[in-house]
Amino acid sequence: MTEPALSVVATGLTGEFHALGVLDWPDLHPARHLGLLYRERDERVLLTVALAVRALRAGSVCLDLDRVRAGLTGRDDELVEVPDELWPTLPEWLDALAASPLVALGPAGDPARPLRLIDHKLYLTRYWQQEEQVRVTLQQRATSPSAPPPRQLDEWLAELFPGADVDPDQRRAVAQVATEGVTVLAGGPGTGKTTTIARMLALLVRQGVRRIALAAPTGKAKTRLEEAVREAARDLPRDVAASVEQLGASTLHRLLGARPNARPAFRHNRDNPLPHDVVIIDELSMVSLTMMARLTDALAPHTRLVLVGDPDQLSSVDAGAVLSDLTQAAWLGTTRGGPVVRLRRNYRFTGLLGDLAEAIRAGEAEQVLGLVTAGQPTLTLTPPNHAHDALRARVVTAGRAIQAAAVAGDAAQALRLLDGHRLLCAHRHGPFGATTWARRAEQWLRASGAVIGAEGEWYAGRTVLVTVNQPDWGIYNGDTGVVLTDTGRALVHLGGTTRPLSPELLGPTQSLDALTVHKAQGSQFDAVTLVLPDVESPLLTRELLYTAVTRAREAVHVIATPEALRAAVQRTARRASGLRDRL
Ligand SMILES: Nc1ncnc2c1ncn2[C@@H]1O[C@H](COP(=O)(O)OP(=O)(O)OP(=O)(O)O)[C@@H](O)[C@H]1O
Repeated sequence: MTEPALSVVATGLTGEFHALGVLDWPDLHPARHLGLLYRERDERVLLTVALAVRALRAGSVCLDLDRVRAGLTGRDDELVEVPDELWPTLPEWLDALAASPLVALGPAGDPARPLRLIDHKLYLTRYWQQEEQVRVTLQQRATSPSAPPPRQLDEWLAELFPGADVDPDQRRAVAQVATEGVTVLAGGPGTGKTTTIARMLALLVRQGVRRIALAAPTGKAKTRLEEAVREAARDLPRDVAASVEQLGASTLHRLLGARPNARPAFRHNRDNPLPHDVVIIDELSMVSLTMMARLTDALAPHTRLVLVGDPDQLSSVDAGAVLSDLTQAAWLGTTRGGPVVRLRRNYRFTGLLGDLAEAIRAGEAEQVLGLVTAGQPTLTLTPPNHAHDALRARVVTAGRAIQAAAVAGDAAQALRLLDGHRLLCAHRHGPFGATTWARRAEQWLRASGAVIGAEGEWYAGRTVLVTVNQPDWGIYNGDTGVVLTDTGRALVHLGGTTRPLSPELLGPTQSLDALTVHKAQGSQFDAVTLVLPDVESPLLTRELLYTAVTRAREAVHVIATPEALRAAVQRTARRASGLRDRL
């Protein structure tokens, strides 16, 4: 493919990085544009702009000049060695940036300039402002004096945490919500985050707080939160349980009043803050810095904020690693030890799966390998060259059971079976990618005698993943379902909704035959098979492995070489940001 108009840009230093595959056109365009606008010709500055844009596309909020050389990858995600002579030395680089009309220096630098250098980190100004918005809001809340505790606090806590075996961290988190402007509740799956949210809600009801918002970043996570809170409410004292059960959740976009194609893009902002007394956000690991900035911008000074999630999971698709940053920050200036409460005890996984998740989290590669090669049927490791034999039977059994239930017109059973087994991949494309494995799974099913319709056909048993939000229909990106044809026409039954829908309403969908780990975030399955890429792949990280493994309730099957599995445990996906260091 020729890109004539752009060949002009790819000269000099940026051209060299482009030739190596490190910089792509979406990185070079803004660099060239800003260079022309500000009459900046210094190649080192233009390179920095392009690298900063590239860093953003990879999830980092800024470009960390101290670490920029490590782990650079090319267009096919392969590691690229950039020759030393192409890199400016750090002092020379900092001097060039300091002299550039594009760059504001330090927190007080000219806000009109498009880039900002903070220590050795280079930001696009917009992201610097977002990071500051989040930092200042959270720091103010964490350092302002606590509200006086309600007189009956101990009594209420004793009612919500009866018995001798009380989880002290859960109790502390609930108590904190009664008096603090911000609480961060962090814990892995099964550590009781939802249980704790339900108890927080009960305490707030006792306190007479009425305006409570419960939200999650995706439609799927919102539905799950609503269901989980309703279930956890059953264990609450009867008179508060009813109020807690009635609380609906919304997506974060809906809470903030997203208005497509309008200005401002969100109805709630500093000029029109949210009317709530308490705002609780679940699955915070999936929230990008930009959304977090919008949320903090829309908080009234009196609104208490509760942020909940698992900081060891993969971060948001867009730039930022907000929850991970919040849990690693020192929370300077706080006298009460900061707002973070970590839940450590696991109430759901007490067996091998719990051990595996913990070993991954702790970075214990040999222990992880030991667990998956100990001969347990629920934890296995299969080398890629034997993947077909191992996986085929699992895919065919699960797929045929779903189809049998769908053909028999049993939607409830088909939906239950949908979450029986999920094939997860790190990559979207290529030999280790979800699209490749989805095609393979479909071939296996067809060869087994399952009736798979032609491309685009809505046949009974076809599985569906919704990929766009349609709040008016109650349909959200990430919803899953299955097609039934027993009424004489194809209808899609989605989990969590009662009414089957015509396929045309769903917008673009994909099959559930294989998904990326990112797409499976926020869901759980009985068994997970995880296809890991080569040891070289930059997507092979501890966060990815942990997220995939913690999707499983009963069994995890990994398809990888021992070297790739070891590398995944040892490599952490650290995103550059300043939030962690400046809080
Ligand atoms: N303090 C506790 N004592 C006994 N059981 C508990 C306690 N806390 C939670 N549980 C139980 O542990 C299980 C997991 O709890 P919960 O769903 O709240 O965890 P979670 O962190 O929200 O998990 P996930 O992130 O997977 O949704 C539930 O069955 C819950 O009833």
